[in-house]
Amino acid sequence: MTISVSRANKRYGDFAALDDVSLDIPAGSLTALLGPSGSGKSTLLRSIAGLDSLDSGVVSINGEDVTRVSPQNRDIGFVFQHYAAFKHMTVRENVAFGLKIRKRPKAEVTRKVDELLEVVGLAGFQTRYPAQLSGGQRQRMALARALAVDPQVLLLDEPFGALDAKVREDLRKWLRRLHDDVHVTTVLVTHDQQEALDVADRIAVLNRGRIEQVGSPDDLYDRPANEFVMGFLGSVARLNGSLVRPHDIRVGRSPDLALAGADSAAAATGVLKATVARVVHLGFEVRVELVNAATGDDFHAQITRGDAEALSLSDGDEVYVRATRVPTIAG
Ligand SMILES: Nc1ncnc2c1ncn2[C@@H]1O[C@H](COP(=O)(O)OP(=O)(O)OP(=O)(O)O)[C@@H](O)[C@H]1O
Repeated sequence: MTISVSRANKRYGDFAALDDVSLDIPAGSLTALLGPSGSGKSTLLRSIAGLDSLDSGVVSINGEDVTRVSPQNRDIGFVFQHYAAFKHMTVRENVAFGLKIRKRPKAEVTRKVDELLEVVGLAGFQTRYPAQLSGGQRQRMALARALAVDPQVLLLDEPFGALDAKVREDLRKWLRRLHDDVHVTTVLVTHDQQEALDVADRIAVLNRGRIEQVGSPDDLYDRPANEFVMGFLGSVARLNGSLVRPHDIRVGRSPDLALAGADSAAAATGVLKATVARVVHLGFEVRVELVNAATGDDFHAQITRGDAEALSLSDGDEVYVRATRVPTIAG
């Protein structure tokens, strides 16, 4: 189901939480709303759900104007960061809840719940109570419950926000696979750029109640519309005025080495002198923390282990750096 938000405005006092936001979400996509805290992501999601009313603007689902339709009648599944499970019900009863209140036949409820518990990997947990589940299992139960009623649209507000990094990563992969199987149009709110890049096929970047850019992860990463998008999607260094990503910085022992294989990117930033502040081993890659000799600015380069070993860098060493690639900022 296509979701379309057109010229949405929402103010709290004189603060604009949504400032003339328009966004089209294609049917079957997994779209992330990405932005810093307070940028309006949740307000936009809640407006799509009908939980917040807009001051002006239109929300349509599959071409139908639902701006004044109640949340219950929008055919939407919703999962929040802190999911409120029914504590006195088992996993099975929690997942079956929406089907039961819709008075679906018992055989259908049994079949559907079995199927969903299998899909979310909780088949062996159906008689447990929510308190007997891990955080990740509880969020999967929440997703199963939201999916039970075959919603047209699935809205997820930081669904993995409260979980630790490893569990988040597992759940992300799992959500991606689930989405590939089920294809329900999904909108995910996150402030974590890695999560958005990992899981979504489209990302809308929000900032101060406005949409800065909408596109595929590659579009945003390689062709950011402006410096805000570029900086929000990963760390950046400013070399002679150009914004550069850490893994697009070459480090060398001499100006010539830094220049080897020169191209237009090198021309943009030139070769700069820097001092090594710290070398951090991150497994496959090495982060070289640097201080720009001319400006005193801190920045870092991300290089391979092989390159780091060849350079045998130590704290305090003087090196030369230049960009191997400078993204084109459209705006
Ligand atoms: N009920 C409210 N009353 C007043 N201000 C509100 C209300 N709800 C949201 N806001 C303000 O609107 C802005 C956008 O809030 P929103 O929750 O949409 O941001 P967000 O991008 O989801 O942020 P976060 O990642 O921190 O949840 C914030 O500055 C917030 O303080």
